[in-house]
Amino acid sequence: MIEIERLTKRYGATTAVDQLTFTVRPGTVTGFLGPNGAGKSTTLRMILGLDTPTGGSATVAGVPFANRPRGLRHVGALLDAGDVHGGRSARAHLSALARSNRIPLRRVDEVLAEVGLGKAAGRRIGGYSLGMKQRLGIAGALLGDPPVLLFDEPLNGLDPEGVLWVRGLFRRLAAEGRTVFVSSHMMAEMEHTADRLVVIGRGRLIADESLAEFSARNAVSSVAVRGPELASLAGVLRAEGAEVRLTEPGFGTVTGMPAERIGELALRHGVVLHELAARTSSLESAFMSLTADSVEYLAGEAR
Ligand SMILES: Nc1ncnc2c1ncn2[C@@H]1O[C@H](COP(=O)(O)OP(=O)(O)OP(=O)(O)O)[C@@H](O)[C@H]1O
Repeated sequence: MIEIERLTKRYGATTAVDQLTFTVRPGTVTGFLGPNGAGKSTTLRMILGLDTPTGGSATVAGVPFANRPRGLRHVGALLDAGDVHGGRSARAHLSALARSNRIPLRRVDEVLAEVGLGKAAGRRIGGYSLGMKQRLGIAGALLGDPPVLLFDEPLNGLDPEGVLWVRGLFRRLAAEGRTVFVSSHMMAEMEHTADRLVVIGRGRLIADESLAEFSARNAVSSVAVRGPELASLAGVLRAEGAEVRLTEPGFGTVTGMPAERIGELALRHGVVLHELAARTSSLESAFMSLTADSVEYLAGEAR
């Protein structure tokens, strides 16, 4: 279990992480979401003892991670897949990690096979694609068979097959009772990867709940209607409590009433409809509007 308690990190005038409090539990995949610059990497670095908090605490199984000798047996992490010695082979890289953490060397070939790098194990990492480097980073995280795993943007650079593989791997690790904490700046990635979400913006907590709770609270349902007589239909629907927006001639959006009811009312009042389509806003757009205030750089806008 990872416990974050009023965790704060300031760099000069910038508050990268601001009084964050949340818990990451075992047995689930927890997504750590926020726009660029929200403070995700800084939080992960503090969990790993690579950055010192300005205030508050981050503990793993009740202990600050920095106090643990042979850390890879307790927490496995992929922070920056590019941060490896390009001149070494994957096998040499993992063997060095295994030796310094007193992990049996047979684990090296086990994890290389597990991430699909068995055949490339002897090649220089410098010649690896970004996706292969991600796989190697994941192998490093798995090396010590740890109960807690942290991944910073692990889906970057992976092809669709790689993304599916990572999702399956995370599910399996969680099903084995491990704590799996995965950062991303894209809801679309986490929607199919995580069971729970911790959402932050400008270093502050915005949401901490299951994916189902997040979508129930944030996904807005509406019905698109198209037809030549929408103005008269709008009056009928509004009288029944719906909200209607006529966006352009012949097009409208209705909220607060299901498509079935709209169809029935249109029939009863003899209104011709050319289209009636239920729509659920994507979780991505819910995430974007939730974090809009905390986006550091908005294209085309001076802030
Ligand atoms: N070493 C540092 N010195 C100064 N400012 C820093 C440092 N590290 C991070 N920051 C600032 O802290 C804030 C949070 O950065 P962080 O990298 O943790 O965000 P992030 O959510 O991981 O973003 P991204 O998705 O872009 O990696 C940003 O404003 C960043 O510029």
